[in-house]
Amino acid sequence: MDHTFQVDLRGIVDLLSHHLYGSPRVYLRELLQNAVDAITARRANEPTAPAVVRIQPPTSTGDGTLRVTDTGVGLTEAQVHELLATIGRSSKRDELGFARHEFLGQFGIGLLSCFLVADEIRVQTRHGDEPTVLWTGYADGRYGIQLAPAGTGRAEQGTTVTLVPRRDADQWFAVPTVTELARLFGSLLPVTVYVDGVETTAGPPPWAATVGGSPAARRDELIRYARETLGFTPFDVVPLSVPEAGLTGAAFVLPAPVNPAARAGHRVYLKRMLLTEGAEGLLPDWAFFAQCVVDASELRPTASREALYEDSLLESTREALGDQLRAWLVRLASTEPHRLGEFLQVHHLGVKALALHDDEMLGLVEQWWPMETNTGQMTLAEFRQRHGIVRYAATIDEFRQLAAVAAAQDLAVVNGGYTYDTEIIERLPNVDRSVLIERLEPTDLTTRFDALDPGVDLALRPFVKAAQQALDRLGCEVVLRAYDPPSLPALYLVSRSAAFHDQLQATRDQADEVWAGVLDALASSGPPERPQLVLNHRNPLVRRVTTLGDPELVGLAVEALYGQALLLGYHPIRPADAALLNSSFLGLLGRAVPGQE
Ligand SMILES: Nc1ncnc2c1ncn2[C@@H]1O[C@H](COP(=O)(O)OP(=O)(O)OP(=O)(O)O)[C@@H](O)[C@H]1O
Repeated sequence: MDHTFQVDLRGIVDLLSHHLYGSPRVYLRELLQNAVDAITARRANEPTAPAVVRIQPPTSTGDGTLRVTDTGVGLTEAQVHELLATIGRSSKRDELGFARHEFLGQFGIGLLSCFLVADEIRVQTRHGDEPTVLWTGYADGRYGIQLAPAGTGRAEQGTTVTLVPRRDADQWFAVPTVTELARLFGSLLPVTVYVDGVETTAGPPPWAATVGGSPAARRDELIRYARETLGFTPFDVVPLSVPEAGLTGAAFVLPAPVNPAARAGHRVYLKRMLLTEGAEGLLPDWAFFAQCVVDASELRPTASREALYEDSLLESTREALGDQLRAWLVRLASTEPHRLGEFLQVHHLGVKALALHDDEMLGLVEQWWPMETNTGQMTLAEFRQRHGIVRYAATIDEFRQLAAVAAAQDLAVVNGGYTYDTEIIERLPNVDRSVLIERLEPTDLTTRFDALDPGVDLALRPFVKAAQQALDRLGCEVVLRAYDPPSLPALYLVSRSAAFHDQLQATRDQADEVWAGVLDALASSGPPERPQLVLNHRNPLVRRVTTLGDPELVGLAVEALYGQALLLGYHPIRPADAALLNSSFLGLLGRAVPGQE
Protein backbone atom coordinates (compact mmCIF):
# COMPACT_ATOMS: atom_id res chain seq x y z
CA MET A 1 0.00 0.00 0.00
CA ASP A 2 1.19 3.57 -0.76
CA HIS A 3 2.07 6.01 1.98
CA THR A 4 2.56 9.78 1.88
CA PHE A 5 5.71 11.47 3.11
CA GLN A 6 5.40 13.04 6.52
CA VAL A 7 7.08 16.40 6.99
CA ASP A 8 8.53 17.57 10.27
CA LEU A 9 8.01 21.32 10.04
CA ARG A 10 10.49 22.11 12.82
CA GLY A 11 13.15 20.21 10.89
CA ILE A 12 12.35 22.14 7.73
CA VAL A 13 12.44 25.50 9.51
CA ASP A 14 15.75 24.52 11.06
CA LEU A 15 17.05 23.65 7.60
CA LEU A 16 15.89 26.99 6.19
CA SER A 17 17.32 29.05 9.02
CA HIS A 18 20.68 27.35 9.25
CA HIS A 19 21.37 26.27 5.70
CA LEU A 20 19.31 28.24 3.21
CA TYR A 21 18.90 31.80 4.40
CA GLY A 22 21.81 33.92 5.55
CA SER A 23 19.73 35.77 8.16
CA PRO A 24 16.19 35.74 9.64
CA ARG A 25 15.74 39.22 8.12
CA VAL A 26 14.51 37.53 4.93
CA TYR A 27 11.10 37.05 6.57
CA LEU A 28 10.14 40.61 5.65
CA ARG A 29 11.32 40.18 2.09
CA GLU A 30 9.17 37.06 1.67
CA LEU A 31 6.10 38.82 3.07
CA LEU A 32 6.66 41.81 0.77
CA GLN A 33 7.18 39.49 -2.16
CA ASN A 34 3.91 37.62 -1.54
CA ALA A 35 2.04 40.90 -1.19
CA VAL A 36 3.49 42.27 -4.45
CA ASP A 37 2.74 39.01 -6.30
CA ALA A 38 -0.85 39.06 -5.04
CA ILE A 39 -1.23 42.65 -6.27
CA THR A 40 0.30 41.71 -9.64
CA ALA A 41 -2.18 38.80 -9.95
CA ARG A 42 -5.12 41.06 -9.17
CA ARG A 43 -4.06 43.83 -11.52
CA ALA A 44 -3.76 41.37 -14.39
CA ASN A 45 -7.60 41.36 -14.49
CA GLU A 46 -8.22 44.67 -12.79
CA PRO A 47 -5.51 47.08 -13.96
CA THR A 48 -6.73 49.97 -11.83
CA ALA A 49 -6.91 48.03 -8.55
CA PRO A 50 -4.96 49.69 -5.73
CA ALA A 51 -1.33 48.62 -5.26
CA VAL A 52 -0.61 49.26 -1.60
CA VAL A 53 1.14 47.28 1.12
CA ARG A 54 0.91 48.42 4.73
CA ILE A 55 3.26 47.05 7.34
CA GLN A 56 2.31 47.63 10.97
CA PRO A 57 4.96 46.73 13.53
CA PRO A 58 3.92 45.68 17.06
CA THR A 59 4.09 49.26 18.31
CA SER A 60 1.22 50.22 16.04
CA THR A 61 -0.88 47.02 16.15
CA GLY A 62 -0.80 47.25 19.94
CA ASP A 63 -1.17 43.48 20.43
CA GLY A 64 2.50 42.49 20.04
CA THR A 65 2.04 41.21 16.46
CA LEU A 66 3.30 42.48 13.11
CA ARG A 67 0.78 42.80 10.31
CA VAL A 68 1.28 43.05 6.56
CA THR A 69 -1.81 44.02 4.62
CA ASP A 70 -2.03 44.01 0.84
CA THR A 71 -4.61 44.96 -1.74
CA GLY A 72 -3.86 41.82 -3.72
CA VAL A 73 -5.94 39.06 -5.25
CA GLY A 74 -6.57 37.18 -1.97
CA LEU A 75 -7.33 33.46 -1.71
CA THR A 76 -10.52 31.42 -1.75
CA GLU A 77 -11.12 28.78 0.91
CA ALA A 78 -10.17 26.04 -1.54
CA GLN A 79 -6.94 27.86 -2.43
CA VAL A 80 -6.08 28.29 1.23
CA HIS A 81 -6.43 24.52 1.69
CA GLU A 82 -4.36 23.82 -1.36
CA LEU A 83 -1.63 26.48 -1.15
CA LEU A 84 -1.02 27.31 2.48
CA ALA A 85 -1.23 23.78 3.79
CA THR A 86 1.27 22.23 1.42
CA ILE A 87 4.97 22.97 1.62
CA GLY A 88 6.40 23.49 -1.83
CA ARG A 89 3.04 24.31 -3.44
CA SER A 90 2.96 27.63 -5.21
CA SER A 91 0.37 29.38 -7.33
CA LYS A 92 3.27 31.00 -9.22
CA ARG A 93 4.27 28.07 -11.40
CA ASP A 94 2.57 26.79 -14.52
CA GLU A 95 1.29 23.23 -15.05
CA LEU A 96 4.78 22.16 -16.11
CA GLY A 97 6.33 23.54 -12.93
CA PHE A 98 8.05 26.54 -14.53
CA ALA A 99 8.14 29.85 -12.68
CA ARG A 100 5.51 32.16 -14.09
CA HIS A 101 7.10 35.18 -15.51
CA GLU A 102 5.13 37.89 -13.81
CA PHE A 103 5.77 36.76 -10.23
CA LEU A 104 8.67 37.11 -7.82
CA GLY A 105 8.00 33.86 -5.94
CA GLN A 106 8.14 30.38 -7.36
CA PHE A 107 9.25 27.82 -4.82
CA GLY A 108 6.34 27.63 -2.39
CA ILE A 109 8.47 27.90 0.73
CA GLY A 110 8.66 31.67 1.29
CA LEU A 111 5.95 31.87 3.93
CA LEU A 112 7.79 29.28 6.00
CA SER A 113 10.65 31.76 6.47
CA CYS A 114 8.33 33.64 8.83
CA PHE A 115 8.80 30.78 11.28
CA LEU A 116 12.41 31.95 11.62
CA VAL A 117 11.05 34.81 13.73
CA ALA A 118 7.45 33.83 14.62
CA ASP A 119 5.70 31.01 16.49
CA GLU A 120 2.43 31.57 14.79
CA ILE A 121 1.34 32.92 11.40
CA ARG A 122 -2.20 34.06 10.72
CA VAL A 123 -3.51 34.72 7.25
CA GLN A 124 -6.80 36.53 6.84
CA THR A 125 -7.73 36.70 3.18
CA ARG A 126 -10.56 37.54 0.81
CA HIS A 127 -10.75 36.83 -2.86
CA GLY A 128 -13.31 38.89 -4.85
CA ASP A 129 -16.67 38.68 -3.10
CA GLU A 130 -15.94 35.30 -1.51
CA PRO A 131 -16.12 34.93 2.23
CA THR A 132 -13.07 35.89 4.27
CA VAL A 133 -10.97 32.88 5.25
CA LEU A 134 -8.75 32.59 8.34
CA TRP A 135 -5.73 30.29 8.34
CA THR A 136 -3.51 29.87 11.35
CA GLY A 137 -0.24 27.95 11.20
CA TYR A 138 2.12 27.01 14.04
CA ALA A 139 5.84 26.33 13.96
CA ASP A 140 5.25 22.75 15.13
CA GLY A 141 3.33 21.95 11.96
CA ARG A 142 -0.29 22.30 13.12
CA TYR A 143 -2.65 24.55 11.25
CA GLY A 144 -6.32 25.42 11.24
CA ILE A 145 -8.72 26.94 8.70
CA GLN A 146 -12.04 28.61 9.33
CA LEU A 147 -14.35 31.13 7.73
CA ALA A 148 -14.49 34.50 9.42
CA PRO A 149 -17.55 34.72 11.70
CA ALA A 150 -20.37 36.81 10.25
CA GLY A 151 -19.65 40.52 10.48
CA THR A 152 -15.89 40.06 11.00
CA GLY A 153 -14.92 39.55 7.35
CA ARG A 154 -12.61 41.86 5.45
CA ALA A 155 -14.17 45.00 4.08
CA GLU A 156 -11.91 44.88 1.02
CA GLN A 157 -10.35 42.24 -1.17
CA GLY A 158 -6.79 41.35 -0.15
CA THR A 159 -4.78 39.64 2.54
CA THR A 160 -3.40 40.42 5.97
CA VAL A 161 -0.59 38.25 7.27
CA THR A 162 -0.07 38.49 11.03
CA LEU A 163 3.07 37.25 12.78
CA VAL A 164 3.17 36.45 16.49
CA PRO A 165 6.87 37.07 17.29
CA ARG A 166 8.95 34.38 18.87
CA ARG A 167 10.26 35.43 22.24
CA ASP A 168 13.90 35.58 21.17
CA ALA A 169 13.14 37.40 17.89
CA ASP A 170 11.90 40.74 19.16
CA GLN A 171 14.72 42.67 17.52
CA TRP A 172 13.39 41.79 14.05
CA PHE A 173 10.12 43.59 14.77
CA ALA A 174 11.40 46.95 16.04
CA VAL A 175 10.18 49.89 13.91
CA PRO A 176 13.69 50.99 12.79
CA THR A 177 14.60 47.42 11.76
CA VAL A 178 11.37 46.83 9.88
CA THR A 179 11.68 50.23 8.16
CA GLU A 180 15.28 49.53 7.20
CA LEU A 181 14.42 46.08 5.82
CA ALA A 182 11.45 47.42 3.87
CA ARG A 183 13.68 50.09 2.32
CA LEU A 184 16.53 47.69 1.66
CA PHE A 185 14.52 45.00 -0.09
CA GLY A 186 11.58 46.98 -1.39
CA SER A 187 12.49 50.61 -2.10
CA LEU A 188 12.25 50.08 -5.88
CA LEU A 189 9.09 47.93 -5.89
CA PRO A 190 6.33 48.98 -8.29
CA VAL A 191 3.79 49.27 -5.44
CA THR A 192 3.53 51.70 -2.53
CA VAL A 193 4.78 50.31 0.75
CA TYR A 194 4.19 51.97 4.12
CA VAL A 195 5.79 51.05 7.42
CA ASP A 196 3.92 52.54 10.32
CA GLY A 197 2.28 54.97 7.91
CA VAL A 198 5.57 56.17 6.38
CA GLU A 199 6.25 55.39 2.74
CA THR A 200 9.40 53.33 2.19
CA THR A 201 9.19 52.98 -1.58
CA ALA A 202 11.04 55.47 -3.78
CA GLY A 203 9.58 55.07 -7.24
CA PRO A 204 11.31 53.57 -10.26
CA PRO A 205 15.07 52.99 -10.28
CA PRO A 206 17.11 56.10 -11.15
CA TRP A 207 18.33 54.51 -14.39
CA ALA A 208 14.84 53.55 -15.62
CA ALA A 209 13.81 54.97 -18.98
CA THR A 210 10.65 56.34 -17.37
CA VAL A 211 12.75 58.74 -15.28
CA GLY A 212 12.74 61.81 -17.49
CA GLY A 213 15.29 64.59 -17.87
CA SER A 214 18.30 65.25 -20.06
CA PRO A 215 21.11 62.69 -20.23
CA ALA A 216 23.29 65.02 -18.10
CA ALA A 217 20.58 65.34 -15.45
CA ARG A 218 20.12 61.57 -15.35
CA ARG A 219 23.83 61.12 -15.00
CA ASP A 220 23.91 63.52 -12.05
CA GLU A 221 21.03 61.61 -10.55
CA LEU A 222 22.93 58.32 -10.86
CA ILE A 223 26.06 59.84 -9.33
CA ARG A 224 23.97 61.05 -6.40
CA TYR A 225 22.47 57.57 -6.12
CA ALA A 226 25.96 55.99 -6.04
CA ARG A 227 27.06 58.37 -3.31
CA GLU A 228 24.04 57.61 -1.18
CA THR A 229 23.76 53.90 -1.81
CA LEU A 230 27.26 52.69 -2.54
CA GLY A 231 29.19 55.27 -0.54
CA PHE A 232 31.48 56.67 -3.25
CA THR A 233 31.51 59.23 -6.02
CA PRO A 234 32.13 57.23 -9.19
CA PHE A 235 34.79 58.09 -11.73
CA ASP A 236 32.13 57.64 -14.37
CA VAL A 237 28.73 56.03 -14.93
CA VAL A 238 28.03 53.55 -17.73
CA PRO A 239 24.39 52.80 -18.53
CA LEU A 240 23.76 49.06 -18.95
CA SER A 241 21.10 47.22 -20.87
CA VAL A 242 20.74 43.55 -21.82
CA PRO A 243 17.27 43.02 -23.29
CA GLU A 244 17.42 39.21 -23.34
CA ALA A 245 17.87 39.21 -19.56
CA GLY A 246 15.36 42.03 -19.11
CA LEU A 247 18.25 43.88 -17.52
CA THR A 248 18.74 47.59 -17.08
CA GLY A 249 21.07 49.42 -14.73
CA ALA A 250 24.35 51.20 -14.43
CA ALA A 251 27.99 50.39 -13.86
CA PHE A 252 29.80 52.79 -11.56
CA VAL A 253 33.51 53.05 -12.31
CA LEU A 254 35.38 52.96 -9.02
CA PRO A 255 37.33 56.13 -8.19
CA ALA A 256 40.20 54.30 -6.46
CA PRO A 257 42.26 51.20 -7.27
CA VAL A 258 40.95 47.93 -5.89
CA ASN A 259 42.52 44.58 -5.37
CA PRO A 260 41.10 42.58 -8.31
CA ALA A 261 40.81 39.52 -6.10
CA ALA A 262 38.81 41.31 -3.41
CA ARG A 263 36.31 43.16 -5.53
CA ALA A 264 33.02 44.35 -4.10
CA GLY A 265 29.91 42.55 -5.28
CA HIS A 266 27.14 44.04 -7.35
CA ARG A 267 23.75 45.17 -6.21
CA VAL A 268 21.15 43.13 -8.05
CA TYR A 269 17.40 43.56 -8.11
CA LEU A 270 15.12 40.98 -9.66
CA LYS A 271 11.80 42.46 -10.78
CA ARG A 272 12.68 45.45 -8.61
CA MET A 273 13.07 43.44 -5.40
CA LEU A 274 16.59 43.44 -3.97
CA LEU A 275 18.25 40.07 -4.46
CA THR A 276 21.65 40.91 -3.01
CA GLU A 277 24.09 43.71 -2.41
CA GLY A 278 27.02 41.41 -3.12
CA ALA A 279 26.32 39.46 -6.34
CA GLU A 280 29.30 37.81 -7.95
CA GLY A 281 29.66 36.68 -11.51
CA LEU A 282 27.70 39.52 -13.07
CA LEU A 283 30.73 41.03 -14.82
CA PRO A 284 33.76 39.31 -16.35
CA ASP A 285 36.71 39.10 -13.95
CA TRP A 286 38.67 41.78 -15.79
CA ALA A 287 36.01 44.40 -15.16
CA PHE A 288 36.87 44.65 -11.48
CA PHE A 289 37.05 48.42 -11.77
CA ALA A 290 33.26 48.71 -11.94
CA GLN A 291 30.48 48.08 -9.47
CA CYS A 292 27.00 47.58 -10.89
CA VAL A 293 23.48 48.18 -9.78
CA VAL A 294 21.02 46.38 -12.02
CA ASP A 295 17.44 45.22 -12.19
CA ALA A 296 16.66 42.12 -14.24
CA SER A 297 13.47 40.25 -14.95
CA GLU A 298 14.85 37.10 -16.56
CA LEU A 299 17.86 36.17 -14.44
CA ARG A 300 17.12 33.43 -11.94
CA PRO A 301 17.65 33.56 -8.19
CA THR A 302 18.92 30.63 -6.15
CA ALA A 303 16.31 29.19 -3.74
CA SER A 304 17.64 31.34 -0.90
CA ARG A 305 17.10 34.40 -3.11
CA GLU A 306 20.48 35.69 -2.03
CA ALA A 307 22.53 35.02 -5.18
CA LEU A 308 22.18 34.64 -8.94
CA TYR A 309 21.77 31.17 -10.34
CA GLU A 310 24.73 30.39 -12.63
CA ASP A 311 23.18 29.37 -15.96
CA SER A 312 23.71 30.08 -19.66
CA LEU A 313 21.66 33.28 -19.48
CA LEU A 314 23.89 34.64 -16.71
CA GLU A 315 26.89 33.71 -18.81
CA SER A 316 25.67 35.53 -21.93
CA THR A 317 24.60 38.49 -19.77
CA ARG A 318 28.10 38.66 -18.31
CA GLU A 319 29.55 38.76 -21.81
CA ALA A 320 27.14 41.45 -22.96
CA LEU A 321 27.90 43.62 -19.91
CA GLY A 322 31.63 43.10 -20.53
CA ASP A 323 31.14 44.35 -24.11
CA GLN A 324 29.38 47.46 -22.84
CA LEU A 325 32.22 48.31 -20.45
CA ARG A 326 34.78 47.67 -23.15
CA ALA A 327 32.88 49.98 -25.51
CA TRP A 328 32.91 52.68 -22.83
CA LEU A 329 36.69 52.42 -22.57
CA VAL A 330 37.15 52.60 -26.33
CA ARG A 331 34.79 55.58 -26.53
CA LEU A 332 36.68 57.35 -23.75
CA ALA A 333 39.90 56.84 -25.69
CA SER A 334 38.52 58.45 -28.81
CA THR A 335 36.51 61.29 -27.26
CA GLU A 336 38.17 62.12 -23.93
CA PRO A 337 41.75 60.89 -23.98
CA HIS A 338 42.82 62.85 -20.90
CA ARG A 339 40.01 61.18 -18.92
CA LEU A 340 41.24 57.84 -20.17
CA GLY A 341 44.70 58.77 -18.90
CA GLU A 342 43.20 59.51 -15.48
CA PHE A 343 41.33 56.22 -15.56
CA LEU A 344 44.50 54.31 -16.40
CA GLN A 345 46.39 55.96 -13.56
CA VAL A 346 43.86 54.38 -11.21
CA HIS A 347 43.12 51.03 -12.86
CA HIS A 348 46.10 50.24 -15.09
CA LEU A 349 46.70 46.81 -13.60
CA GLY A 350 43.26 45.57 -14.55
CA VAL A 351 43.44 47.06 -18.02
CA LYS A 352 46.88 45.57 -18.61
CA ALA A 353 45.72 42.16 -17.43
CA LEU A 354 42.91 42.43 -19.96
CA ALA A 355 45.32 43.53 -22.70
CA LEU A 356 47.04 40.14 -22.48
CA HIS A 357 43.98 38.57 -24.12
CA ASP A 358 42.10 41.38 -25.71
CA ASP A 359 43.31 43.20 -28.81
CA GLU A 360 41.32 46.35 -28.23
CA MET A 361 42.65 46.70 -24.71
CA LEU A 362 46.14 46.07 -26.03
CA GLY A 363 45.68 48.97 -28.44
CA LEU A 364 44.49 51.10 -25.54
CA VAL A 365 47.57 50.36 -23.47
CA GLU A 366 49.85 50.93 -26.44
CA GLN A 367 48.28 54.30 -27.21
CA TRP A 368 47.70 55.64 -23.75
CA TRP A 369 49.72 54.03 -20.98
CA PRO A 370 53.02 55.87 -20.34
CA MET A 371 55.88 53.45 -19.76
CA GLU A 372 59.30 54.05 -18.25
CA THR A 373 62.08 54.30 -20.83
CA ASN A 374 65.67 55.50 -20.65
CA THR A 375 64.61 58.57 -22.64
CA GLY A 376 61.73 59.54 -20.34
CA GLN A 377 58.12 58.41 -19.85
CA MET A 378 56.20 57.72 -23.03
CA THR A 379 53.58 55.42 -24.49
CA LEU A 380 54.61 52.49 -26.62
CA ALA A 381 52.99 54.18 -29.61
CA GLU A 382 55.13 57.29 -29.11
CA PHE A 383 58.20 55.15 -28.56
CA ARG A 384 57.62 53.34 -31.85
CA GLN A 385 57.09 56.57 -33.67
CA ARG A 386 60.37 58.00 -32.36
CA HIS A 387 62.58 54.96 -32.35
CA GLY A 388 60.97 52.46 -34.74
CA ILE A 389 61.85 49.26 -33.00
CA VAL A 390 60.58 48.61 -29.45
CA ARG A 391 63.72 47.60 -27.55
CA TYR A 392 62.95 46.49 -24.04
CA ALA A 393 64.57 45.10 -20.93
CA ALA A 394 62.52 42.28 -19.45
CA THR A 395 63.22 42.95 -15.79
CA ILE A 396 63.66 46.05 -13.70
CA ASP A 397 67.18 44.95 -12.76
CA GLU A 398 68.18 44.49 -16.39
CA PHE A 399 66.73 47.89 -17.22
CA ARG A 400 68.73 49.52 -14.43
CA GLN A 401 71.91 47.93 -15.71
CA LEU A 402 71.20 48.92 -19.27
CA ALA A 403 69.55 52.31 -19.05
CA ALA A 404 72.50 54.69 -18.70
CA VAL A 405 74.87 52.86 -21.01
CA ALA A 406 72.26 52.29 -23.67
CA ALA A 407 71.26 55.98 -23.57
CA ALA A 408 74.90 56.97 -24.09
CA GLN A 409 74.93 54.71 -27.15
CA ASP A 410 71.75 56.32 -28.48
CA LEU A 411 69.85 53.15 -27.75
CA ALA A 412 66.32 53.78 -26.46
CA VAL A 413 65.07 51.04 -24.11
CA VAL A 414 61.68 50.46 -22.49
CA ASN A 415 61.53 49.10 -18.97
CA GLY A 416 59.40 45.99 -19.40
CA GLY A 417 59.94 44.95 -15.80
CA TYR A 418 56.65 46.16 -14.33
CA THR A 419 53.69 43.82 -14.01
CA TYR A 420 52.52 42.56 -17.43
CA ASP A 421 54.67 45.04 -19.43
CA THR A 422 56.97 42.51 -21.10
CA GLU A 423 54.02 40.26 -22.02
CA ILE A 424 52.22 43.28 -23.44
CA ILE A 425 55.22 44.30 -25.57
CA GLU A 426 55.69 40.74 -26.77
CA ARG A 427 52.04 40.55 -27.81
CA LEU A 428 52.23 43.68 -29.98
CA PRO A 429 53.57 41.94 -33.13
CA ASN A 430 50.85 39.25 -32.88
CA VAL A 431 48.25 41.94 -33.41
CA ASP A 432 50.15 44.21 -35.80
CA ARG A 433 52.83 42.54 -37.90
CA SER A 434 54.51 45.84 -38.63
CA VAL A 435 55.59 46.21 -34.99
CA LEU A 436 59.23 45.30 -34.43
CA ILE A 437 60.37 44.38 -30.98
CA GLU A 438 63.72 43.32 -29.53
CA ARG A 439 64.59 42.15 -26.09
CA LEU A 440 67.83 43.75 -25.00
CA GLU A 441 70.07 42.02 -22.50
CA PRO A 442 72.97 43.62 -20.68
CA THR A 443 75.46 41.35 -22.50
CA ASP A 444 74.09 42.52 -25.87
CA LEU A 445 75.78 45.82 -25.13
CA THR A 446 79.26 44.33 -25.50
CA THR A 447 78.78 44.13 -29.24
CA ARG A 448 78.47 47.90 -29.20
CA PHE A 449 81.69 48.45 -27.25
CA ASP A 450 84.79 49.34 -29.20
CA ALA A 451 87.88 47.14 -29.00
CA LEU A 452 91.04 49.03 -28.10
CA ASP A 453 93.60 50.05 -30.64
CA PRO A 454 95.81 46.90 -31.18
CA GLY A 455 98.93 48.70 -29.93
CA VAL A 456 97.21 49.90 -26.75
CA ASP A 457 95.63 46.51 -26.30
CA LEU A 458 99.01 44.81 -26.44
CA ALA A 459 100.58 47.28 -24.03
CA LEU A 460 97.78 46.79 -21.51
CA ARG A 461 97.86 42.96 -21.53
CA PRO A 462 99.96 42.77 -18.31
CA PHE A 463 97.45 45.02 -16.58
CA VAL A 464 94.49 42.89 -17.72
CA LYS A 465 96.30 39.79 -16.53
CA ALA A 466 96.89 41.28 -13.07
CA ALA A 467 93.28 42.45 -12.88
CA GLN A 468 92.10 38.97 -13.88
CA GLN A 469 94.17 37.44 -11.12
CA ALA A 470 92.54 39.72 -8.57
CA LEU A 471 89.04 38.61 -9.61
CA ASP A 472 89.60 34.99 -10.60
CA ARG A 473 88.28 33.58 -7.35
CA LEU A 474 84.98 35.43 -7.94
CA GLY A 475 84.38 33.64 -11.23
CA CYS A 476 84.47 36.88 -13.20
CA GLU A 477 86.24 37.67 -16.45
CA VAL A 478 87.94 41.07 -16.85
CA VAL A 479 87.69 42.81 -20.23
CA LEU A 480 88.97 46.22 -21.31
CA ARG A 481 86.90 48.13 -23.90
CA ALA A 482 86.14 51.71 -24.88
CA TYR A 483 82.53 52.89 -24.57
CA ASP A 484 80.24 55.75 -23.66
CA PRO A 485 79.53 57.35 -21.31
CA PRO A 486 83.14 58.10 -20.33
CA SER A 487 81.98 58.90 -16.79
CA LEU A 488 81.22 55.20 -16.22
CA PRO A 489 84.38 53.33 -15.10
CA ALA A 490 83.13 49.75 -15.25
CA LEU A 491 80.11 47.60 -16.03
CA TYR A 492 79.32 44.21 -14.57
CA LEU A 493 77.46 42.18 -17.20
CA VAL A 494 75.66 38.93 -16.55
CA SER A 495 74.07 36.93 -19.33
CA ARG A 496 70.75 35.23 -18.73
CA SER A 497 72.40 31.81 -18.54
CA ALA A 498 75.01 33.06 -16.07
CA ALA A 499 72.32 34.61 -13.89
CA PHE A 500 70.47 31.29 -13.97
CA HIS A 501 73.62 29.44 -13.05
CA ASP A 502 74.20 31.77 -10.09
CA GLN A 503 70.68 31.22 -8.82
CA LEU A 504 71.13 27.50 -9.20
CA GLN A 505 74.34 27.62 -7.22
CA ALA A 506 72.73 29.62 -4.41
CA THR A 507 69.81 27.19 -4.24
CA ARG A 508 72.11 24.20 -4.35
CA ASP A 509 74.01 25.49 -1.32
CA GLN A 510 70.78 25.43 0.68
CA ALA A 511 69.16 22.28 -0.76
CA ASP A 512 69.19 18.85 0.84
CA GLU A 513 71.00 15.87 -0.71
CA VAL A 514 68.26 14.69 -3.08
CA TRP A 515 67.61 18.12 -4.52
CA ALA A 516 71.29 19.00 -4.60
CA GLY A 517 71.79 15.98 -6.91
CA VAL A 518 69.01 17.13 -9.22
CA LEU A 519 70.36 20.68 -9.29
CA ASP A 520 73.87 19.42 -10.00
CA ALA A 521 72.55 17.53 -13.00
CA LEU A 522 70.89 20.68 -14.26
CA ALA A 523 73.99 22.78 -13.70
CA SER A 524 76.15 20.36 -15.60
CA SER A 525 73.95 20.64 -18.69
CA GLY A 526 76.29 23.26 -20.14
CA PRO A 527 79.14 25.49 -19.05
CA PRO A 528 77.76 28.88 -18.09
CA GLU A 529 79.14 31.99 -19.65
CA ARG A 530 81.16 33.83 -17.04
CA PRO A 531 79.98 37.26 -15.91
CA GLN A 532 82.21 40.04 -17.23
CA LEU A 533 83.65 43.13 -15.62
CA VAL A 534 84.02 45.47 -18.59
CA LEU A 535 86.43 48.29 -17.71
CA ASN A 536 85.95 51.46 -19.71
CA HIS A 537 89.16 52.75 -21.27
CA ARG A 538 87.45 56.06 -21.99
CA ASN A 539 87.14 56.68 -18.27
CA PRO A 540 90.03 58.82 -16.95
CA LEU A 541 90.26 56.97 -13.64
CA VAL A 542 90.45 53.58 -15.37
CA ARG A 543 93.20 54.92 -17.61
CA ARG A 544 95.19 55.95 -14.57
CA VAL A 545 94.65 52.57 -12.94
CA THR A 546 96.00 50.83 -16.05
CA THR A 547 99.26 52.76 -15.67
CA LEU A 548 99.86 51.88 -12.02
CA GLY A 549 103.19 50.16 -11.36
CA ASP A 550 102.32 48.70 -7.95
CA PRO A 551 100.65 45.24 -8.43
CA GLU A 552 99.00 45.37 -4.98
CA LEU A 553 97.42 48.75 -5.74
CA VAL A 554 96.22 47.45 -9.13
CA GLY A 555 94.53 44.54 -7.29
CA LEU A 556 92.85 46.86 -4.78
CA ALA A 557 91.68 49.29 -7.47
CA VAL A 558 90.23 46.53 -9.69
CA GLU A 559 88.44 45.00 -6.71
CA ALA A 560 86.97 48.40 -5.83
CA LEU A 561 85.80 48.93 -9.44
CA TYR A 562 84.26 45.45 -9.37
CA GLY A 563 82.36 46.25 -6.15
CA GLN A 564 81.17 49.58 -7.49
CA ALA A 565 79.94 48.00 -10.74
CA LEU A 566 78.00 45.40 -8.74
CA LEU A 567 76.29 48.07 -6.68
CA LEU A 568 75.57 50.25 -9.70
CA GLY A 569 73.88 47.40 -11.55
CA TYR A 570 71.78 46.31 -8.53
CA HIS A 571 73.38 42.90 -8.63
CA PRO A 572 73.03 40.61 -5.64
CA ILE A 573 76.01 40.84 -3.29
CA ARG A 574 77.25 37.37 -2.30
CA PRO A 575 79.22 36.87 0.95
CA ALA A 576 82.46 36.71 -1.07
CA ASP A 577 81.59 40.02 -2.77
CA ALA A 578 80.85 41.67 0.56
CA ALA A 579 84.18 40.50 1.95
CA LEU A 580 85.95 41.85 -1.10
CA LEU A 581 84.20 45.20 -0.96
CA ASN A 582 85.27 45.46 2.63
CA SER A 583 88.90 44.53 2.13
CA SER A 584 89.39 46.69 -0.98
CA PHE A 585 87.82 49.70 0.72
CA LEU A 586 90.01 49.33 3.83
CA GLY A 587 93.07 48.62 1.69
CA LEU A 588 92.54 51.78 -0.39
CA LEU A 589 91.83 53.78 2.74
CA GLY A 590 95.04 52.48 4.31
CA ARG A 591 96.93 53.69 1.24
CA ALA A 592 95.16 57.03 1.16
CA VAL A 593 95.70 58.00 4.78
CA PRO A 594 99.34 59.00 5.27
CA GLY A 595 101.41 58.37 8.34
CA GLN A 596 102.97 55.48 10.28
CA GLU A 597 101.60 53.34 13.06
N1 LIG B 1 -0.31 37.82 0.57
C1 LIG B 1 -0.77 36.80 -0.17
N2 LIG B 1 -1.84 36.97 -0.98
C2 LIG B 1 -2.29 35.96 -1.75
N3 LIG B 1 -1.74 34.75 -1.78
C3 LIG B 1 -0.70 34.50 -1.00
C4 LIG B 1 -0.13 35.50 -0.15
N4 LIG B 1 0.91 34.97 0.50
C5 LIG B 1 1.02 33.68 0.07
N5 LIG B 1 0.08 33.40 -0.83
C6 LIG B 1 -0.13 32.13 -1.54
O1 LIG B 1 0.57 31.11 -0.85
C7 LIG B 1 1.46 30.45 -1.73
C8 LIG B 1 2.70 30.00 -0.99
O2 LIG B 1 3.45 31.14 -0.62
P1 LIG B 1 5.00 31.06 -0.36
O3 LIG B 1 5.48 32.41 0.01
O4 LIG B 1 5.23 29.95 0.61
O5 LIG B 1 5.58 30.59 -1.76
P2 LIG B 1 5.73 31.36 -3.16
O6 LIG B 1 5.58 32.82 -2.94
O7 LIG B 1 4.78 30.72 -4.12
O8 LIG B 1 7.19 30.99 -3.60
P3 LIG B 1 8.60 31.39 -2.90
O9 LIG B 1 8.95 30.23 -2.03
O10 LIG B 1 9.51 31.59 -4.04
O11 LIG B 1 8.32 32.62 -2.09
C9 LIG B 1 1.75 31.42 -2.82
O12 LIG B 1 2.09 30.74 -4.05
C10 LIG B 1 0.44 32.18 -2.94
O13 LIG B 1 -0.45 31.49 -3.78
